[in-house]
Amino acid sequence: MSDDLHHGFATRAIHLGYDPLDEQGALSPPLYLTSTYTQDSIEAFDQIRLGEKQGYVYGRTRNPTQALLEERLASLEGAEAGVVTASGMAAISATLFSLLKSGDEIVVDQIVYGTAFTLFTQGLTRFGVTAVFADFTRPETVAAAIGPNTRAVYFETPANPNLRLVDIAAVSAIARAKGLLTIVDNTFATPVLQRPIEHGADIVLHSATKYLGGHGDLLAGAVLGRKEHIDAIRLQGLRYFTGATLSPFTAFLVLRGIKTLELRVQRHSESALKVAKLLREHRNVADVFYPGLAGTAGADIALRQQAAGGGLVAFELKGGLTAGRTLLNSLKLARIAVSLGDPETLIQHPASMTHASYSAEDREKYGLSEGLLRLSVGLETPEDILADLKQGLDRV
Ligand SMILES: C/C=C(/N=C/c1c(COP(=O)(O)O)cnc(C)c1O)C(=O)O
Repeated sequence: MSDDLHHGFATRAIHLGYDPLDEQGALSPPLYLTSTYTQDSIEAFDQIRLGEKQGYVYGRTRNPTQALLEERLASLEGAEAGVVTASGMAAISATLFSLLKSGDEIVVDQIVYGTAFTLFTQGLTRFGVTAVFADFTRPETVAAAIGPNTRAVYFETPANPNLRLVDIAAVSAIARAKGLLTIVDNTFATPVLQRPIEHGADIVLHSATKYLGGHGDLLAGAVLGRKEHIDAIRLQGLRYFTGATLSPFTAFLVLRGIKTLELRVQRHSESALKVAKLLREHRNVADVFYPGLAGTAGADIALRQQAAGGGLVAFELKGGLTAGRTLLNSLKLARIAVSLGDPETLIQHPASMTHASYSAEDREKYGLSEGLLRLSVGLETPEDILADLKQGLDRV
């Protein structure tokens, strides 16, 4: 098949960049389990080192199985290039270590994944990089937070864990006007629903652990963007800052995962919308957060930049955390666990689990409610998911 970029999303996710006839007709791409590569002469190594010819030297920075995944993910996100990493946090840290230096500042949305928050508040600070937090749902506060040493802006949309939405076009326009990079973590929406580069972002990050792998059986990350940035992240962030290389076998599993990404995200979204509507109608539910749900904050942004709401739903009960703990312990199908994007429905309490690294003061300051619950709606029969949730809600 010609690598025709005009093919649809699913066709590119399944076929792009690989012709079975180049590999004895093997329909599934080969898995290159090798740590090093040889060439037929020392001059060939010189040519690779000098960039005069493409080639492989050592597995920490490049591998053919990873390369196919990088090409496909770049295409799905509409990016020029990509690099895969051992985890989502590896993608984030390799990116930030490659693009920032001591004395730089980065403006960060106040609601991000808890461990990313820790990297900004406790990790990068050791190396002289300062994170300035702002409320990205109000782009004017982003502009106000930008100073002479700011190099980039960073956010997730929908954000982990309360699914608040950021207007990518508005924020990236502010950043671009000041010569700054816009870095967007697209883990929750996936490129099926939203491609941040189309709205002005420069760099897109993923925890491929989640929807891209899609089966709760691996850890992986990815960075997509312009070749100049991806090369820097590969040859600095991966090669000597973190060494956080994705195993070829895991790259093979993510290649398999993305073949059904479009189908899975559509089903996750359909079921999550049904869950959001059930929650909104239930007498014991105080608030529901779901991108695009009529009447919820940011619904206009969701309609502008997302094709559907995605598989995550966040909500609060009228009985607060006490009721939340009762609910968590009463569900029979949904499992209490961190992570998301699995076939299994997962539920968790951010304040004591994924966002425990936010202090109580920070949670208060940044609007992360103590009673918030986050549900990753799985691929089970929707009626079973709804029945399980209802029996639990009726008890709280
Ligand atoms: C337990 C993990 C959760 N999240 C992770 C995560 C990462 C980090 O991704 P690795 O876990 O390093 O692959 C990056 N970016 C986003 C928006 C994330 O949600 C969780 O929330 O449940």
